Amino acid sequence: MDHEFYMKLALDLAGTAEGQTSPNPLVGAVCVKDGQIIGTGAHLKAGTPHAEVHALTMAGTQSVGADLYITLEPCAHIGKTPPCTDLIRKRGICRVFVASIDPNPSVNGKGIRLLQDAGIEVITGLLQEEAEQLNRAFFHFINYGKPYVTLKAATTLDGRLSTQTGDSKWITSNASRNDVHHLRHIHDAILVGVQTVLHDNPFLTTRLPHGGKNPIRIILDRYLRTPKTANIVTDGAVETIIFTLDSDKSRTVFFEHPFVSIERISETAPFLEEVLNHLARRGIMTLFVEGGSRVHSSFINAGLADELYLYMAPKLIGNGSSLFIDEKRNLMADSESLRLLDVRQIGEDVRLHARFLKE
Ligand SMILES: Nc1c(/N=C/[C@H](O)[C@H](O)[C@H](O)COP(=O)(O)O)[nH]c(=O)[nH]c1=O
Repeated sequence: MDHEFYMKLALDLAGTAEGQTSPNPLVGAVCVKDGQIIGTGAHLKAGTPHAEVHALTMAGTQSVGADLYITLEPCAHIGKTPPCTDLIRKRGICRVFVASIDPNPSVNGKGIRLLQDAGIEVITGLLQEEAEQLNRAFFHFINYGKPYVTLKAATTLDGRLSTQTGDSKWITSNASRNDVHHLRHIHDAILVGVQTVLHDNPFLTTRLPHGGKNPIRIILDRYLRTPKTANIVTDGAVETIIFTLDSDKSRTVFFEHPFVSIERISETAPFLEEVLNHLARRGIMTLFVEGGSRVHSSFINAGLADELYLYMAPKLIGNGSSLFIDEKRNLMADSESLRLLDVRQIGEDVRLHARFLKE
């Protein structure tokens, strides 16, 4: 098999842990000797062994003189686990293929240099684009200090999130709504505006046939209107953080449940930026924004939206709330541009996955 085959396998292994490794990246490793795969591994959860450790443990003493394919540059610093560069050297690996360089300042090429200083041949850039796409959220988090933001909207063909009376049950099919729960499962946090809480009284939990991880719930609620009886307050399913302005100190609603906290943000600060900075400090690397339209519009207009999943049902409703609102854009040249990553039919609906193009 050729080198790309083994790196592709390492990338597929890395991807199996999607949503589990925050705030660490997704990493896969494959150890090969004389054309035989003698060890494989993926990093499964922060604080647990790295992919290289799994692969080299499986390889045992056969690792002497073998090749190692890793989707991300091996760590050189002592984090929660010992540096992988030491282990690779000790286990007698003679050649390492690295798909992407780690942007983490404490690594960033250092791991490669340590391997080369130990006389190990290092080939970089094999399937680099695929590896960087796989870890786009991690790279964004390290480079910008903010969670990677993915918007999700369910609309009719004419782009409506609800009818003019606010009805939205249901626009898309069960199959689409189930697909959304997979996206919830792989995200660290989920965010809606208080209007969605008031109107839909959502749970925002992950309800897949096999269960799934509940993302931390984030509510944007400038004037603290979240009812004490709301599902996201009373169900105790997962931690819920309500972001509000610090101006209205008179409104000190106390939510009995220990899982519910209120974070107050200065009225003079850019609200969304402050929310994202707070989440980043919590190690939240991926944020799933489920609307409504004002929330989507504020993320888009602030240049803080990175991707979009749009589920379009084959329905037309005429008037209703639009996915995106902005009175300032008068020309097509003013439009927000995206690049399509994937389009597929799910049940009766179409799901578009796109990335925002930022200048
Ligand atoms: N109205 C529709 C949606 N509506 C989504 C709502 O904004 C809100 O996120 C849900 O009501 C959350 O519900 P839960 O209690 O967590 O299940 N989302 C969809 O994918 N399709 C639709 O038709």
